[in-house]
Amino acid sequence: MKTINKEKIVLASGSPRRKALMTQAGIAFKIHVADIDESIVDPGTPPENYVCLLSKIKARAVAPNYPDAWTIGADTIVAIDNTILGKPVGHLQAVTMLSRLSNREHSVFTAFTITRPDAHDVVTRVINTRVRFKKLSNDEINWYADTGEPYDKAGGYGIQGIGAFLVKEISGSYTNVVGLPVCELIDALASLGAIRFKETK
Ligand SMILES: Cc1cn([C@H]2C[C@H](O)[C@@H](COP(=O)(O)OP(=O)(O)OP(=O)(O)O)O2)c(=O)[nH]c1=O
Repeated sequence: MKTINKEKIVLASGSPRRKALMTQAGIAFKIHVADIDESIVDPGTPPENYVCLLSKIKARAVAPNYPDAWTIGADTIVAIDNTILGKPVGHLQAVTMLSRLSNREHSVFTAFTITRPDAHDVVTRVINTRVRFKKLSNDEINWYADTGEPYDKAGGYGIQGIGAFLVKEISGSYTNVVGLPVCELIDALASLGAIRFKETK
């Protein structure tokens, strides 16, 4: 596959969705999962600051291992009524989250940080996508929670999977909901000189 790298890139993430989106975008990269405790950030932090902070922490945890590469860290959350919804633990939490999102609009915030060990946080960006759920019946909620899909996903759903049936409307970046805003990420990597669209001889 044709790639657009000019320099080495490391993805500090264990998310299979982020891996798939980066591959789809034609970026060559290595994965090094950031081994961090996400609970170090206060869940009462405003949602945009929360994701920015976690994306920085993930990128910073991995970058020192790769002096000659750009390291990308990212974080995704769902926010409704200024409350952060992370990944549900167990059926009851999944059902509670999905019930809260039913028939309403919420924000999905993804932040990414691109850094190198010889620089401070070079770029941090946060993107907000507005998503409206249809009105869900209890049967639909329970059935979906039982598919197992909600449990490793912010807000308890996956728009790219079975969870597509929950979403009535979306305004903004689709890939941002899945875990990485590809358009903005590519722009940021290009402006740092990490990728290029022109062949160099
Ligand atoms: C809302 C939504 C989230 N998600 C996923 C994207 C992220 O993988 C996950 C949010 O958890 P994150 O903590 O952002 O990421 P992660 O734990 O999966 O991976 P890492 O910290 O190693 O980078 O939710 C979907 O896949 N689809 C969706 O529709």
